[in-house]
Amino acid sequence: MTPPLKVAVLGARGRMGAEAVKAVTAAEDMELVAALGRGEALERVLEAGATHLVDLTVPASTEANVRFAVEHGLHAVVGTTGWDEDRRAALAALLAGHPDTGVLIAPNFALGSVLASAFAARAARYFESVEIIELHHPDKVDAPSGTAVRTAQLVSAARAAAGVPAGPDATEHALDGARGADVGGVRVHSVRLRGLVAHQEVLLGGPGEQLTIRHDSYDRASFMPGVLLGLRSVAAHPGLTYGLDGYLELNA
Ligand SMILES: NC(=O)c1ccc[n+]([C@@H]2O[C@H](COP(=O)([O-])OP(=O)(O)OC[C@H]3O[C@@H](n4cnc5c(N)ncnc54)[C@H](O)[C@@H]3O)[C@@H](O)[C@H]2O)c1
Ligand SMILES: O=C(O)C1=N[C@H](C(=O)O)CCC1
Repeated sequence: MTPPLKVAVLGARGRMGAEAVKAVTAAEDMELVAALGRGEALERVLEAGATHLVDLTVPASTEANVRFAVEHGLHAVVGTTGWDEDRRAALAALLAGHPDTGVLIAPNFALGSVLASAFAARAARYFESVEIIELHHPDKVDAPSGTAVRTAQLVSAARAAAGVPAGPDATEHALDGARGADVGGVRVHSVRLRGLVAHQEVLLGGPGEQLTIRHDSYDRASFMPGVLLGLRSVAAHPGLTYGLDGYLELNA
């Protein structure tokens, strides 16, 4: 029988981390060997014999945590936001010196969200205008969401590859922020509202029609199949994978 994956969860007392602790504990092919909160020494992960690390912390901590994992030969599955292009490039350079180690950075672990972003990218070349509205709980510390940034990047790349220009916009007078953030030429609008968990709409507009691609996470349980899939797959994918779509055959 294959021995269970030895998993450490960082951010274990947070909203996502607590859910991940439950999911890993319930998985028959995994053993939770460490569950660390803020201020607890990372060395405990090594003492516990972890082979896999899940990072669900905060943008300020995640880079150091993941670098520690890679430097000690642990595979890492990362859901924390804040992994911009510079951080990902630095991590990829570190991984080049650790060719057997895998890291997955997944802006969103919900399979429906990953599909929604992929569908939006496929549709984007056919519409004049594309804008994104992301809606989250008001305790979220970053905006726009990592998912919205990733979706905008996919949409932007698909439009560029198809030679589609940025959408028309005659705005000459606007209050700061009224048109949202510009992510690769795609406008992203962030809503923070009590009662929400994680939601996103991609609005695609053409003459006389609109296509809306919406995904809703009503519960953090929605993210757990993706976390477990990441843990089961990461060792077979050395180097850096950005987006859970890297482990899925979306074009099959
Ligand atoms: N990829 C996804 O599918 C997905 C889904 C939900 C949330 N997220 C992201 O995951 C992150 C966590 O979200 P959350 O809602 O659970 O936040 P949260 O604030 O509830 O939890 C973060 C926890 O990490 C702890 N922490 C901070 N630094 C730490 C460190 N160095 N070591 C260990 N613990 C540390 C904090 O004390 C806190 O308990 C955010 O960046 C969020 O955007 C990603
Ligand atoms: O609740 C959060 O925080 C979430 N963060 C991720 C993001 O920024 O996209 C994923 C969705 C939930």
